[in-house]
Amino acid sequence: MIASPQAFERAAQLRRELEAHNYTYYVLDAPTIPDAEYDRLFRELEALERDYPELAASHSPTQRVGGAPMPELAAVRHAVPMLSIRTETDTTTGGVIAFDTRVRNALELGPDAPAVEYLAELKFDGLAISLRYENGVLVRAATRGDGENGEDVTHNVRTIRQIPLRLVGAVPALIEVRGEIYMRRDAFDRLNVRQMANGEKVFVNPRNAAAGAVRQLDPRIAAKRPLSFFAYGLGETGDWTVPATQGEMLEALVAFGLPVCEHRVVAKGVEDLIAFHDRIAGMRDTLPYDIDGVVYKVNRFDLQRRLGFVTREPRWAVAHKYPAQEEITELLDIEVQVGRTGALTPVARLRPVFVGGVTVTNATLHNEEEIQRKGLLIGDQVIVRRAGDVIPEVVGPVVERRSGSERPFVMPPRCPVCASHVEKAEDEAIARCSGGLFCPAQRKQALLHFAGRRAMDIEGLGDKLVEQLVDAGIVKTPADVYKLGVLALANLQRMADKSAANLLAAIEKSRHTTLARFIFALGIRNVGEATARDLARHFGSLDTVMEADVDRLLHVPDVGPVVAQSIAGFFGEAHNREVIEQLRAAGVSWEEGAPALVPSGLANGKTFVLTGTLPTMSRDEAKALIESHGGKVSGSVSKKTDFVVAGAEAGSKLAKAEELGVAVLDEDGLLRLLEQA
Ligand SMILES: NC(=O)c1ccc[n+]([C@@H]2O[C@H](COP(=O)([O-])OP(=O)(O)OC[C@H]3O[C@@H](n4cnc5c(N)ncnc54)[C@H](O)[C@@H]3O)[C@@H](O)[C@H]2O)c1
Ligand SMILES: [Zn+2]
Repeated sequence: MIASPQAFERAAQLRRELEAHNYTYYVLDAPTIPDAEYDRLFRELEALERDYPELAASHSPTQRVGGAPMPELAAVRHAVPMLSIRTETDTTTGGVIAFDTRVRNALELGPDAPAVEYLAELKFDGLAISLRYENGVLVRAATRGDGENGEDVTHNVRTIRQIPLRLVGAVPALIEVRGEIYMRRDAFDRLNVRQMANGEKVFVNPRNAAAGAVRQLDPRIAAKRPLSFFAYGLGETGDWTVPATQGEMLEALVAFGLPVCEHRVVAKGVEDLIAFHDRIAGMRDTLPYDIDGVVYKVNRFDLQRRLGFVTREPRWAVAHKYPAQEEITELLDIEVQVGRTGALTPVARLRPVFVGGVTVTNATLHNEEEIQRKGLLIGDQVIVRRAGDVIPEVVGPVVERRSGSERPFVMPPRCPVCASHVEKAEDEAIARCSGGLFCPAQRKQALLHFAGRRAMDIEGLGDKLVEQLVDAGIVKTPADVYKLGVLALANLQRMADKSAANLLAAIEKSRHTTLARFIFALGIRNVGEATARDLARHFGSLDTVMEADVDRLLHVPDVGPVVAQSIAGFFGEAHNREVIEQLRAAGVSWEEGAPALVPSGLANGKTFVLTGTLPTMSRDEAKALIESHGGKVSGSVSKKTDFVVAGAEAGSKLAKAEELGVAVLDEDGLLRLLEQA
């Protein structure tokens, strides 16, 4: 076939693109597209070059391994080149059969010849390294580079604890051990958390984090990135008598004190290989590190030598890959979900994509900052990663693929479920719906809280029942609880007559409560039992609490600006007031009192003198308490003293106070003044 101008054009374009990706991947350790996408482009170019041999070029990325070495690192020439491994594009059993057939044909084995023996290993997703040991001592570590010329990274590799600086046992005079440096997933997660906290670059995946660490110029930085290592091959071996097979060679490396992965088997023929592939597929998610497939190698070295190499790959090995753990797809939209506790979580809606063995259609984005940090826009092409058992993650956008029609995400000012105001504390990443009890998304959680022992104390209104009542649409607001009748309960499953009667009695009993319990039951954010009690005591009646603005709320002991804002915000919502009215109309009642006798702030600016021993508080505690209410504590009584607080064995100060007519309080009086009693 004669190549058309279009085929020439396409091949040239693919080469340009692949070169650019090789650079970001191999040199910068910061790829902008997932491997699966790169592999598709690579295969497209391979197919073009196969169909039109006149398109093939020795400078094509299909003919070479890896990328150019970094000029900042010293170059190392590999006497035995470091190659790639052919990936079977047919990832089903067909690929394995094709490989075995190629091997048998090349070795001229007839149909009756016994099965070829292979060593099946894992294909670790890290970066290849060559470790040179002279007389058992590590003298040099080099990256693969372009296969012929690597980079000297000895300074960094020495910081990897798993790599022995000295081999043990009957060590050869010279041996180059080849293997993979990788980063465990847990180490990767910890590293990214740290990077984020320090405002530094977050890594796309463990492979790039590992490659970046190994190719650092500064070994102190490399040392902070926890790396691991598995040996799987050999380079130069000098006069060492190399064992006869890959399997025995790995045993020898183990004896030298090198880490070799335990998941490896001798496999006889296709069936054994497939069994290995399937078994590893089943445990891939639970491995502590990423693998992108398994590797099959002809076990006998003499047969390997007979099979030899093609340009960039040995003929005696093949990689059988698993579904990619990173894929590219479109970020269709970012929606906001409201959780049971009111937390608003942005969720990525994705064009369905098969990644890590499952189809992913959405992924949590956690919070607004996370979206900004990743630089995501709605409409972006994004990289989605799902590795191990973990939930899928949107890693980041493919910026080069933007069309200009992408738009930023904005957190809605109102809850998408109930339209209440959205609140976000300054030091918190999470935005929340302020609707509490009245937000349908929070209904179940809120009802459970409402019925809780320390709130309205409705015995029997537990988890399962709330679930059923809300799901059946019988209870929407807490006021509906008071409309429940035998009939509605009888319709629910698993509700015996007796327990229905008990529940109704408990509901009836809860109608009479206290103001503090009622306020607590409302589930106002930041208002716990103690604050509810303070509010009840301070204001005396619900209406006064509801009318209080932030300034007045700040007068309540222990109520700070955040809490005051929550309370005012809550009662500011019309629907909240409405349900409170419904509850009152349903007969929920409590005794109301006048506001606390001594208005808050009475201690403010006043001068106190402490004398004698107080029954429960130490001097320091009393002082701190007074000061926290704006009062001053002075050492001696004068005309300027407002209060003397006297305990047991008070002496001259008490006498002086009486003489000057200064008010004298005991501990109880002080607490009442400060509204702590
Ligand atoms: N995303 C991008 O922009 C981009 C760019 C370039 C390359 N890539 C990716 O890089 C890969 C191509 O690189 P490659 O040519 O090195 O091929 P490869 O990484 O797929 O396979 C060869 C490598 O496998 C490793 N390996 C792991 N376990 C092994 C074992 N048990 N025995 C022997 N080797 C083992 C070795 O390091 C070896 O160098 C592809 O996955 C490609 O998608 C991605
Ligand atoms: Zn809401």
